[in-house]
Amino acid sequence: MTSPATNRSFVRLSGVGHRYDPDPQVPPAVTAIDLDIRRHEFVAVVGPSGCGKSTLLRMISGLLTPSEGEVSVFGKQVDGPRDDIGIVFQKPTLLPWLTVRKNVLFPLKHKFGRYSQQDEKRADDLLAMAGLASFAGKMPDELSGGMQQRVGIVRALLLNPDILLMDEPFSALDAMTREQIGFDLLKIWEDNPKTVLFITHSIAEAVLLADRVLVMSKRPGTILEVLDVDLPRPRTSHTISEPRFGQLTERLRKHIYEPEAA
Ligand SMILES: Nc1ncnc2c1ncn2[C@@H]1O[C@H](COP(=O)(O)OP(=O)(O)OP(=O)(O)O)[C@@H](O)[C@H]1O
Repeated sequence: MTSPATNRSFVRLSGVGHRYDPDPQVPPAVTAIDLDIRRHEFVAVVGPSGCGKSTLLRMISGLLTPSEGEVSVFGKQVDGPRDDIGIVFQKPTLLPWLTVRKNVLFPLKHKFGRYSQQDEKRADDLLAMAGLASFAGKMPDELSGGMQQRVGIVRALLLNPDILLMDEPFSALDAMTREQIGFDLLKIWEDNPKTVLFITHSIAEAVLLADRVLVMSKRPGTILEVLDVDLPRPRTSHTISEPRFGQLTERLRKHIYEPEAA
């Protein structure tokens, strides 16, 4: 039975776990995850490689069925891929033979076989919001890596999903582009509120972007710590030089590298 959703629990995970290998000698990838995510909350997930971050994201997306527990979105159990969830991966995988605008519209074309003038306008509005207005008619290989990733984010937003799941979306980018695109994402999120789950290997990125940061343990992955990020918004490049930013990243570092001492 799924408990009723409140504003505090837009996405709810109750006792969620997954094992890829049915052999009971092999530990599950993820186990005993209890989590409530509020509507329009920005939650980041950090943890060692292989701790099950992507597995967690795939269970929320409905692409993977948990082998224990239950995931629900707004009080309804997730039992398959949902239309109200947008996903952004590490690489945007744009179709090289389509313009930027057509790439953004591609999910609609794929799903319904067509799109309307209104959809084209929405694509152009979102591209403008992402600073890509003059690139709508260009081909993907005319764009930098950071621009291509922004196109991937715009494409995920086109169907106006309630939830945006992001799996290490900026890890292929250089440090400067990565910081800038983080601020671009925050601007898009502030103008267009979504519930965001954002996986990253960067502690600083997690603190800079999120309302809360989940720290996962090594396999079997479970939640070790939930850190509230009490930094004011809007976050800017000045946020990084605030003492509180340093305290929070330090605390997360301790949890990840010396979990016993934290
Ligand atoms: N399809 C699969 N079949 C079998 N095992 C898998 C499968 N996908 C992931 N695993 C295993 O489950 C564990 C968790 O993987 P997952 O990709 O979720 O971790 P992650 O924290 O996202 O890793 P990384 O930070 O390296 O991307 C790992 O031990 C991985 O080898």
